[in-house]
Amino acid sequence: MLSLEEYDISPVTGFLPHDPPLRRLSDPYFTPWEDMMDDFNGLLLAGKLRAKIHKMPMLNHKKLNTVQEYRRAFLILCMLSHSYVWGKHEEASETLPANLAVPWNAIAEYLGLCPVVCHAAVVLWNYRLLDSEGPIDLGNLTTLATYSGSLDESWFYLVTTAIESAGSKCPASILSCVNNIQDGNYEGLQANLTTIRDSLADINDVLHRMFEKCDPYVFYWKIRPYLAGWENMAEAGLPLGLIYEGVNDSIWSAETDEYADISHLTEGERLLRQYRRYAGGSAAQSSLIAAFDVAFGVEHHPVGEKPTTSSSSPLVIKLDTATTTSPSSPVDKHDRYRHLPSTRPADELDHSGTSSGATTPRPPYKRTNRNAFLRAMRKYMPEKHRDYLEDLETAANIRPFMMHLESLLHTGEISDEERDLIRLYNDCLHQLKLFRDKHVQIVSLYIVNQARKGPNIAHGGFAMEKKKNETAADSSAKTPVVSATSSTSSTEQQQQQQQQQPLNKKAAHNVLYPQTSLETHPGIREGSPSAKVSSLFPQLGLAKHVDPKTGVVRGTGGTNVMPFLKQSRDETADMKIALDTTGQQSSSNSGPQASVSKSWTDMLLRR
Ligand code: HEM
Repeated sequence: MLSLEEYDISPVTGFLPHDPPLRRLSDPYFTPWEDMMDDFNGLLLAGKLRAKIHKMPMLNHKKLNTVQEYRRAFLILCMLSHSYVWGKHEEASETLPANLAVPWNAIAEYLGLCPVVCHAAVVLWNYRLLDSEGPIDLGNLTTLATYSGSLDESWFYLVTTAIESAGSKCPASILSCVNNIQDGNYEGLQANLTTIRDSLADINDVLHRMFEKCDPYVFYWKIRPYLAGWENMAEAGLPLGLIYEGVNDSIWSAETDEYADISHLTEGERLLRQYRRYAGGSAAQSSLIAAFDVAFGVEHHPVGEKPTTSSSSPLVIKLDTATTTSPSSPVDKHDRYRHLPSTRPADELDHSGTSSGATTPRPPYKRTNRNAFLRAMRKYMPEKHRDYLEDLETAANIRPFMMHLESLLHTGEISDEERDLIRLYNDCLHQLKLFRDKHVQIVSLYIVNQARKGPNIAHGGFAMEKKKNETAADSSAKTPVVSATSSTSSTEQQQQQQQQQPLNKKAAHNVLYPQTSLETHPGIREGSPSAKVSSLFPQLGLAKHVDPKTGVVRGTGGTNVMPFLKQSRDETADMKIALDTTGQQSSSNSGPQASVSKSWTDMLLRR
């Protein structure tokens, strides 16, 4: 592997930048952006943000000089662009104007990111130290920017920043582990694993503090909506993603590395080529947590699958994910944890709609991470951090080494020191599993419960103003949409709603933020660019899928996320190595019989 610095990782601050992020772009050329940031929350609240953005000049990103400036500019454009798209009490915009889209796209390219908000922008590059000499911890941190202007949002980011700080020694310790295993340096390895285990314990302490100052209601209804991207967002009126005006107006060929003439393309084809679909910001894009998985060889599989090596031919066991739909169900297409649409909808014309969102060249080694969603998250990590993970995949030797020690354990040739190393490895996995336990609890409280309960006020802060010509019948049809979302989603209530509200274009537009609703609308607004594109290219298959049983297009709000997160947690625990050798195998990868293993130690380890 390269040195830490070459991966843009600091031995002191880890994936956080070595020096705190810039608070402003000092070059007066960028004053229009910084001025927008000064008034950002106020403009959004006053409903003036979009108009003001339309008046902003197109700035040239090449005037940015340092990587720190690029990062600051990226954060500004994440703030402005997501607020522009989602608005406040406004209909989502399907188009991002060129004065945001063009520089954002170029700056993202420079940083090796996608032009969409990501963990790096709001967590790694969005903090300030209150006491510049003090530590990067929750007692000394504040944010540079938030969408909602709330302390809850600051806390949400800062807890995650503090987690990155608590784990800051780990990227270096992981590299040392690899080297110490190569050199047979047990003492060094023991020290590294101890550092990682203790850091993980600190990380868990910080994660637990999320509850202190981030209210789940505020998170779900006021913060999360702005972090959404434009993948699987048909209900928000973005079935094809977002139009990045002025971006990639030409066709680039990988073979010739040249831009081809596009004058032969029709207007519709050119429009289609400007759409991009990107996932939104999520701590699933944290390179730190991903690094633990890679280092310890945690195997992540497609949701609902658990391979076994117990038979001569590899088998895949379907896990009992009671709340998930069967893979053949049309609803499954909207499950972002299983199905990844292509980033460029235009590609679907050539690939007959096959998923290319997570496609990366086949690596020369066996990936431990076969979960498409988790892998796709890597393209939202800064390029050099992604490189660290990719290189670590080839270099990681901790798990193979532990498997070797396990075989010594079985033959009785293991030394006490080696036994301690297995114990430490298990302790690290245990802490990572505890992290995922706590995280599952958080998601259940901050997302699933909130979606079930519904907003305190009917629109949850994301209603669109009632249209003047709306009839009383229309508005009464709206209310059940809200209550069906917010209640315990009783099928009876939904059916009633379906009777009251026939599935026609007169049905109320989605008045809630899309990730919170059970939707009955195809999500293509009359007269919108996507309506035009979908009529020109019916092969894109934008027709809605209605579940014949419930009559709704899909239920989000947590139904898909929990099986994914619980599986990820269980996969972590599955990697522990059973130290009791009385007829035991490794708890890892040993097929179904391992899961019915009955020893007390094994039971403890599994917990
Ligand atoms: C209010 C707090 C949080 C909520 C509501 C939340 C929610 C979620 C959700 C919904 C996912 C599924 C992926 C997605 O749809 O984006 C996810 C995944 C993930 N989150 Fe969080 N998250 C929270 C805090 C954190 C923090 C502080 C971290 C620390 C870095 C974190 C790390 C992860 C990771 C690593 C994943 C990928 C799944 C895995 O590795 O098991 N999350 N989170």
